[in-house]
Amino acid sequence: MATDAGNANELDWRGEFRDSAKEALFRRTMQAHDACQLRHALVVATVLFLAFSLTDFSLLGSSTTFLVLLAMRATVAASFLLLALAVWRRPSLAQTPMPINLVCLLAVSGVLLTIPLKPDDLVTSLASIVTASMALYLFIPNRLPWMLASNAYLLGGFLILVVVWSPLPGGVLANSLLLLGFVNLLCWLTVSRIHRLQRAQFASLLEERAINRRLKEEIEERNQLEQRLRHMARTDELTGITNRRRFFELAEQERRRAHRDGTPLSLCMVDIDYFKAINDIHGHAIGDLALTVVAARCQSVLRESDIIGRYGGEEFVIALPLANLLTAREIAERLRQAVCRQPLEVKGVVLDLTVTVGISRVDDGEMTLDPGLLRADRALYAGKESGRNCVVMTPQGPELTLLESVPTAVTPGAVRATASVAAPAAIPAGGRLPGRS
Ligand SMILES: Nc1nc2c(ncn2[C@@H]2O[C@H](COP(=O)(O)OP(=O)(O)OP(=O)(O)O)[C@@H](O)[C@H]2O)c(=O)[nH]1
Repeated sequence: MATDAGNANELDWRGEFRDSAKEALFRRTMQAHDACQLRHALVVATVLFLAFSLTDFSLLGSSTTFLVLLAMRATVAASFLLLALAVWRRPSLAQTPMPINLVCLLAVSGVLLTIPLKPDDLVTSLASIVTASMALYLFIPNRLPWMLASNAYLLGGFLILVVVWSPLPGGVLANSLLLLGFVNLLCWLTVSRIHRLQRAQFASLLEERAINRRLKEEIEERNQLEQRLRHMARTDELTGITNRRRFFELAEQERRRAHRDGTPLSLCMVDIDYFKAINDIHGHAIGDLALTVVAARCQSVLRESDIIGRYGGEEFVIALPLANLLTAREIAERLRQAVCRQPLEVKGVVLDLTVTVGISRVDDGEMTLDPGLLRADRALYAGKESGRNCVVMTPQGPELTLLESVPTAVTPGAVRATASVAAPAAIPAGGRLPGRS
């Protein structure tokens, strides 16, 4: 993969990014580093500049020339310290050309001043020029054009001052210029290489960050997708309640808990009455809506711990943990009433929705839900047979006696026990079909 870092065309002759926004970002990132480097360079330069006063004194004694040199060194050292202090307080100054280059100009002028003041000590002056040149390239964090400009001033100044104040034999002058030229070339190449390496590293860092960001987004997307898929795998798309598979997972857990703790678990099968007629007369869209409304109304009467699922078609199944048949009957009756209490009005159609509910209790010895579901289904069937819109249960176990005392009139809306249900009642001829326009 071709990386930005490996793209040499990204950098200009100064070793800076062609893209100004990227270069600005790089410089901002480097600001603290540059400020620290500049402060250290200025403190070291101050010490060096002042230290040379000792050699000046040993050469010149307390002469006027020494005092002039001392004043120059003190001024330059003071400007160094002032800039170091300013950069310490405002690190952004380390990347502001004006103060840095003014101080460089002053320092270079000071170094050049040593030539006319100590014309006999040309070796030291030459060494100072070389050191100053290297410092301008390597110690002061500056941009390449400014480095070249201050070095041009240093070289040009040296040449003029040597010619005027301390004429040298042609060969010595040529050697000195060659040495200075070589130092300049070497430092220029070194600085260019450092600039390029720093930016290549920065480009890699940016690229790595972008990859990490993309990776994070991808992980986030995958997590969301996984959550959506998990939700879809557990939920009935139309009604939003638990689907059949998930219902059985949860209800089976409850069955095991009930078995372990010896607590009751009841099951309800809920079936919408005359649902085929709703579909046939008003269309599937309204049928779907009726399904959704019935599911929501059923859910509204249940507790958090109850589990409702879509069993298939227009049939729902409910598991009621900790509910014996008596409690289940109360809940189912509440549910039946919640469904039929209010007609469903949609697009000018008024639908009377009713459900028939079959109830059973899971027996202690039953190791699956199937027998209980079968009994609830049978109870439901009996309810349908006996006129619909009712709650029917299969009495069993200790509740049998209690249930037998429940009134068993075969009228829609009543609660019945299958034990007492008469022969299946036929749907009244021209019977009450849901829906009136
Ligand atoms: N709109 C819609 N209809 C469905 C869906 N699933 C099943 N059905 C329909 O539900 C109807 C069930 O009809 P039946 O089983 O005959 O029962 P019914 O008309 O409700 O009669 P009873 O249950 O005896 O009162 C069928 O017409 C199915 O096509 C569904 O997701 N959406």
